[in-house]
Amino acid sequence: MPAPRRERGVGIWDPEQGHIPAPRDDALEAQLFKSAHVATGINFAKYDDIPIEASGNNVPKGINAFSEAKLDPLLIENIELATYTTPTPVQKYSLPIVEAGRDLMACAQTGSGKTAGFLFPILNELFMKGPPPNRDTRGPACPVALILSPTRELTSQIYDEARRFAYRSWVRPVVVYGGVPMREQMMGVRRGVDLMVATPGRLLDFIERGMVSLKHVKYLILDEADRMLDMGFEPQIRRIVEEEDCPAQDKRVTLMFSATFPREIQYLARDFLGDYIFLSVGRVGAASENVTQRVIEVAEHEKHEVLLDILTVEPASATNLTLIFVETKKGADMLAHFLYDNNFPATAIHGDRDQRERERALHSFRTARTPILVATAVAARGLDIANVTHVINYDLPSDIDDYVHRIGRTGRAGNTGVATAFFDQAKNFNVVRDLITILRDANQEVPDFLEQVSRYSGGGGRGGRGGRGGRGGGFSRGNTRDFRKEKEYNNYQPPARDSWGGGGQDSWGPPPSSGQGGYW
Ligand SMILES: Nc1ncnc2c1ncn2[C@@H]1O[C@H](COP(=O)(O)OP(=O)(O)OP(=O)(O)O)[C@@H](O)[C@H]1O
Repeated sequence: MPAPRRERGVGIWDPEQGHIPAPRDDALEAQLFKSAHVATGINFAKYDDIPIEASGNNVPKGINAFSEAKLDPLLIENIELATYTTPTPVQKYSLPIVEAGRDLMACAQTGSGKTAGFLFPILNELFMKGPPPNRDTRGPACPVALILSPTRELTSQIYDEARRFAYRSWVRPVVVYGGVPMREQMMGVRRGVDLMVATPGRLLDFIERGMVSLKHVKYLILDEADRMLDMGFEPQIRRIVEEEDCPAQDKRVTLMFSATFPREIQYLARDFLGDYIFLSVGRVGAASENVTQRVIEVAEHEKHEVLLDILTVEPASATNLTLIFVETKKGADMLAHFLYDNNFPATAIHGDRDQRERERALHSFRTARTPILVATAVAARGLDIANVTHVINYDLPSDIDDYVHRIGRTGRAGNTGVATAFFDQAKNFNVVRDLITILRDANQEVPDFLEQVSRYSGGGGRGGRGGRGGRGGGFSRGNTRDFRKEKEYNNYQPPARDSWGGGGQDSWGPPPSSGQGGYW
């Protein structure tokens, strides 16, 4: 029997015996699973009422319980350690879809378990099938699974999840993202990579230095795919997928995940995915019903005062973290100082703070040392922080998808939350129609003043303006539909690359086409 790898919690794959898990390690287990985000169960059952559309050829049947999937015993143990008892809707389908070797485009609400939705099936396949037999342990690291994600924080969060569920297995997850020196990440990469979680720019750095090769990638996952396009990552993603040594589309399984899917992402899917299955859970781009949405009319000059009132009546605490979104980096710092001066412990996170400061701010918020976090849109997507019970849109975003992602930082995994939006007529009339649609779709109350603004503004919505910064229109909100069914699908010509930006920063830089340029 080969000597087990010495690294704690990492098992081995033996060509004859198969998977040999590492022994349990109490200290490591406590560290990996301590942050288990336990669903209260209040609204978890509600997920069962959400309409699911799975379209495409020969869609595999969804499962209802983890026990119905053919799961590796080690994965089952790790799922139990994470205290997950029931698969979320997206997991119910992603497991059998990946098992059948099919490509998938999945759109499911914020906080509904999309990360495990792709991690479970790929880890399961890897646990059961082992590494590619011809893999050379010398030379560049050759991941078998590659997960691309837009921001550093999201990337490291996915990595943490991967470490949890890969615990004791032969699969070694490694994370690389920009904004920090490469040295430490290089050491991790040199020790070998089976599953790589990366932001696109930093991954290309590693490929260019000859330290990573994609030739053995069997599973390619694009998380928050639409956001990656918004951030101008399309050229990098195309280079990674089409121009480096990544296996061709029919030699790999490709999965795309997001809570919102604008039209152009579905065209990108046409290039990257084979005969894929389109899975939508709930309405595409809709907000979670687990979040109670309140919209109040507040003019710019009243915002400070109203905010203090709200925080006094509904104070933030260790079990009630409050996340406040503002538009600009400067605004974030100013508001955090203002709150601090008024005895509300707050910190700020935005793209001008260096990576260490951002990590410190997030840590301070997560651990409730400062139970209020003021953030720009950088914190809008994917971040999964337990106990965020209130999201305040101090400044409303101009893109309604951003609103959906922002409020999705609460009401996660079947828990409930509240989202308060300050609606400033002078500035926000352009989102009024989309906002009303989002409220109605999630069965929320639509305040009278909003209806009135909508009647008088005569616009302010995707329908009226073509959506997403004029990039060719958003996905038809409210329809759970596979875009391949639309007539224009076959005739579509994507806009010229330049008009999509193409900056591709490995950071939280401005989304070139979001209309908020220079602010983040
Ligand atoms: N089957 C499950 N049972 C209980 N909790 C779960 C289950 N699946 C995921 N979770 C938990 O739900 C939370 C949200 O999951 P996740 O971050 O994957 O959501 P998401 O759909 O990716 O959200 P977003 O769109 O905001 O990125 C996490 O804390 C995760 O641990």
